[in-house]
Amino acid sequence: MITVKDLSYRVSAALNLKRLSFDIRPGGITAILGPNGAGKSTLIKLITGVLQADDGNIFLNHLPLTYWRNTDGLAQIAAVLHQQHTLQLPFTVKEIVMMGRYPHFKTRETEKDHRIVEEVMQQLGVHHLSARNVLTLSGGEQQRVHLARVLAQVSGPSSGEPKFLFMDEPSNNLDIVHQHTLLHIAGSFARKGNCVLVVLHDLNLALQYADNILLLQSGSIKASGHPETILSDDLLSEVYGFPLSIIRTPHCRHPIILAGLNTEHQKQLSCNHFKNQEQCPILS
Ligand SMILES: Nc1ncnc2c1ncn2[C@@H]1O[C@H](COP(=O)(O)OP(=O)(O)OP(=O)(O)O)[C@@H](O)[C@H]1O
Repeated sequence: MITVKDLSYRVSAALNLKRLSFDIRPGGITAILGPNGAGKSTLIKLITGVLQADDGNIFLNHLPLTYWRNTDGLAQIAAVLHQQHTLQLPFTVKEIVMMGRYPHFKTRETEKDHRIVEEVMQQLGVHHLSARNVLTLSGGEQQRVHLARVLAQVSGPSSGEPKFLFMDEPSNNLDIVHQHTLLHIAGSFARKGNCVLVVLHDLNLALQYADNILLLQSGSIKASGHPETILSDDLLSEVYGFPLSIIRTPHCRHPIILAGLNTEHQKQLSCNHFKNQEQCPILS
């Protein structure tokens, strides 16, 4: 459980995060959405203790972040994937993924650590690269290695308390298959009773996988809740400053967001497969 109460942080003269309050319950994926510069990464950095708030409180599993800062325990239950990977040294893929296990052993990795590392490398499709120098990998392959590292960190038996996975634009550089694989893995992790907080730019991925949305605009929460309940054409178009339309088709369990076209035209496009357009549920 993550509880944020009246969180304030002055980023610059141009941007303040002002008295943000919200809860993130375990069991689902919460996606932070919003345009460039809205404050999404800043919010993740505040919740993970990289930045210190000017005011307000953050609680992880009902304990204040200041408590967690003074213990070694946080790294055993929380992992963070930042937007940029600062580690630019010629480690092998397996060595990088094993770094996720460092908080869990004292001097030497155990059989369990090796097993977890092997498992997550399989899940993220980087097992065949395990002996490769990470700096020789493509952008998407490197991203998958770092995703495997953070998953390795939060894998393993649970104490019963929720664990936390924070990811800032994890789908960067990933092809479409790996984007969906990643969010599928994140969803499974969340459904085991854990919290996943993820910054996403792809609104369609958010609609498909997020159980909860925090929509940020200029440092404020413009809307929060279940995506299908809170998102509308008008809200998205206003927040992003671009015409965006939410389209529902009978072929898809979740709505689809289309950008830049006239709304009526977009609806028409999605109904074209009906011989008799009056049958189209969108136009009716
Ligand atoms: N240390 C800093 N000094 C000055 N401005 C900053 C600093 N850190 C962030 N900013 C500014 O604050 C704003 C919010 O940054 P942040 O990285 O949180 O945005 P974001 O919503 O994650 O954006 P993006 O979608 O582009 O990743 C940006 O305009 C950024 O330039």
